Amino acid sequence: MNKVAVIGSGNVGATTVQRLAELNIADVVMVDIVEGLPQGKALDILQAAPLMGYDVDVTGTNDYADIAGSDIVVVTAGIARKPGMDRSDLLATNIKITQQVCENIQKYAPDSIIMTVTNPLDIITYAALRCTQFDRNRVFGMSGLLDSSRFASFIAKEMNCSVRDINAMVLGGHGDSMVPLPEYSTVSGIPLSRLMDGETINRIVERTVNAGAEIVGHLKNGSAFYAPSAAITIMVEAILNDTKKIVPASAFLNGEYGQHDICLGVPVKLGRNGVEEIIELELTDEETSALQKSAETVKEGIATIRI
Ligand SMILES: NC(=O)c1ccc[n+]([C@@H]2O[C@H](COP(=O)([O-])OP(=O)(O)OC[C@H]3O[C@@H](n4cnc5c(N)ncnc54)[C@H](O)[C@@H]3O)[C@@H](O)[C@H]2O)c1
Ligand SMILES: O=C(O)C[C@H](O)C(=O)O
Repeated sequence: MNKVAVIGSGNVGATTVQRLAELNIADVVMVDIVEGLPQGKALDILQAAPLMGYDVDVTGTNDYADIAGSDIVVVTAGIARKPGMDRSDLLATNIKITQQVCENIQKYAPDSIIMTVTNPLDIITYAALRCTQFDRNRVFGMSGLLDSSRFASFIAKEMNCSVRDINAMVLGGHGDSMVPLPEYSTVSGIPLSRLMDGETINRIVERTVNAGAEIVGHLKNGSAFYAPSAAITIMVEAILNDTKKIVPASAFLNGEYGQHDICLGVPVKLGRNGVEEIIELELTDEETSALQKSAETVKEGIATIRI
């Protein structure tokens, strides 16, 4: 049986565990530093198994030794932002947590694939890579798939059409500088630019960039977790089932897109070995300069961390 460890049993972590259990593809262990929290939530999810029809094992623990043998470790441990905060405001706290988490992954699950979720996503992914010294195919971050799903959901609302017909693509850092790509976003294969005017596209792009903050503004005391956990689950499934699915994710770049020594959102092919390929898209000058700007913002953050 496959095994997935989810670090952090807060909103994103616990919802991810529920979604993974319902997918019935791996035993899941949930880890948190708060005593009783992962144990209680895991038991609750396990007791839904007879109703929902899954028969994987779901456990909760405060002991990192229990992640041993995990194929994938999903890292959601860390604080979430509140209204008025940027994701980058979380860096000082979350970098320390990430370091502790990564030391434990290195110790107990040295052969695993790490999917980071904790914000600020691209800097945390870079830190996880440096801290574990794993090969770059085994450490990447979830963000672009979430941002693309948001973009797709807004396109569907605007067009009054099925979300199933939409393929949307968002690259760059998971922050205000993210780069939604209308030219690579289609409805039944038709580029967005043939279906709506520039003003409408700009409005949807703007809403996509601010989608995380829009939810934080409503919730007041935390950030999104239903769509994030859905994106994590799709990516875990792609790896465990070796589907070679192409999704945007934060990957370490070694010359791709003209970028070096950075984790940034780009299209990747996911399979049993993690990031099996980075897909280089042909971009317009405008898109290239937006991606460059986004990379500079991420690099500024990376320059402030000590790992
Ligand atoms: N990448 C994305 O697209 C994306 C999407 C949503 C949320 N996030 C980020 O994910 C993180 C978690 O969000 P959330 O809503 O689940 O927060 P949350 O506060 O609900 O849960 C975080 C959990 O992490 C735990 N934790 C803290 N330190 C730990 C450690 N050393 N080991 C294990 N567990 C530890 C906390 O006890 C808490 O239960 C935040 O940083 C948030 O910004 C990222
Ligand atoms: O917005 C946040 O802080 C959480 C997450 O990055 C999101 O996009 O929902």
